[in-house]
Amino acid sequence: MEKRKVLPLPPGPRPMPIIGNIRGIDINAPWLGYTEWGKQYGDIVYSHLFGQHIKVAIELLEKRSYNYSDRPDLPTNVLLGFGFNTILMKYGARWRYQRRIFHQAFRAEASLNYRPMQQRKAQQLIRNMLDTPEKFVSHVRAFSSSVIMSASYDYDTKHDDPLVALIGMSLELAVQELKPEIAAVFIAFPILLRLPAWFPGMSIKRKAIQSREWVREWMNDPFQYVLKRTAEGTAQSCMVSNALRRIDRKDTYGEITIKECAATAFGAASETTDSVLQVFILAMVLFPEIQAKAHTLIDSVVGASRLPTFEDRSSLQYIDAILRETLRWHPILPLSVTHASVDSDVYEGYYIPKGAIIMPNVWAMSQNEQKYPNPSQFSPERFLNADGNLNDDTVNMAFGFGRRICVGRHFADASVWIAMSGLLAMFTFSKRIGADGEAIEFEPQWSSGIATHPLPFPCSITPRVRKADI
Ligand code: HEM
Repeated sequence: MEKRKVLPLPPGPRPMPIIGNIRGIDINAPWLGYTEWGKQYGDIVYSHLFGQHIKVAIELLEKRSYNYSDRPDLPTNVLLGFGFNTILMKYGARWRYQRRIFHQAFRAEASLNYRPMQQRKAQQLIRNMLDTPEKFVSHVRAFSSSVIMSASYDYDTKHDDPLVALIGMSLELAVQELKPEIAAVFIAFPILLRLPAWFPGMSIKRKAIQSREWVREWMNDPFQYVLKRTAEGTAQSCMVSNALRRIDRKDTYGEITIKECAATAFGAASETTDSVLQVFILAMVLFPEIQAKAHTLIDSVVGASRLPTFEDRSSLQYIDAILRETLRWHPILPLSVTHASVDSDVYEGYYIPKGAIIMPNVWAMSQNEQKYPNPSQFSPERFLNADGNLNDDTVNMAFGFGRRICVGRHFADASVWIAMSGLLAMFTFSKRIGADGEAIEFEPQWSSGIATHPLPFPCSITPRVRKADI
């Protein structure tokens, strides 16, 4: 409080009574409004939202990570049954334990073990695309789910897997309801949490009953599958079986924590991987000249008789540049995941209150014209040096910051790369031709929520003349 007496809060828009700055913000794409504030007030913008402090800054998240690795209170999180989730968990011992289990399974070195599986799943994706290209959205989704189900539980998902469908429904609901703006209403007016589910305007409570039921099911069923296989002696290496092997058999807290991590992993991995690949396909349709370059490169390095493998990666740097540009061009988590300050702090002469919510505006960072000229253009060349090798910009911001940085990023990077390179080797993605013989023009539309992906768009996927053995 003493610091607060002499130091100003960072600059920002003037709040209205009670509702704060919510009026300036489009709830479906809040990052756009925050980006405008950034242009007006500078790199750090302080705003008020229903009594919640929102700050925009990344330096704090990286350099003072010890103080900025908490998460905001999200009463809607527990309400919807997601209190177990590593991503939204408050900084502390429970989070640290979960993070360690994740780290053991998905650190850079451990992630190499999943490569044969990722390669197999990418081949399956390509076979599915060859059979029914018009169902490309569901094939990409199936790929993204199946890699993480294998890595977490050694569970081979089936076509239209009911478990995956259940998790998908549950996460879709959560993504819609876990917006910080909705949570802010409940924080400002906690009395709302006590209203019954039938009360007008309390649809979130009705959805929460369903959500908790779904979460219980998808948390337990695949975990029981691993326990059963362990008892039978048929369990293969995966995050759950390996972690179970490391704990005492009577350690029920350890067992619950492993279960929570595996359940988190699906939610964290499937939607993100899927969305990145959807953005990639959209970009290939809209920027055919980039795709043509990738085709030429793959043909010259890999030839037409096989698919790219991880061993080819260093010779296919342009594909990596496409991957980075996909993460930059349209970040799937435009406001990343919010952090919170553990304690009050002073930054560049500004006072930052304890518990301030830090919302890193990844959208603004990725569309920064100084760093990325003509940002709406999809240009992988931004990530290449004059000699054609990759530069140092790894677009790390897409995976978050400091101690909360995405713990699955090495695994994610490999899943996305092997899928992208295989799809480019085998297919041409283009605008669909209409009845008049002309390409159907369209303006990309995006889903709203904390994570965003392209809404369905007309697309034609044609196999290239290749004899790859898949
Ligand atoms: C392209 C795909 C992915 C993207 C873009 C992505 C992005 C992110 C971002 C932005 C965060 C928040 C970081 C922060 O708070 O600063 C995060 C957290 C997390 N991600 Fe990912 N992620 C991806 C894939 C994965 C995968 C495959 C896994 C699991 C294998 C995973 C597991 C996690 C977990 C557990 C957290 C929470 C970390 C914590 O709060 O300590 N993610 N991810």
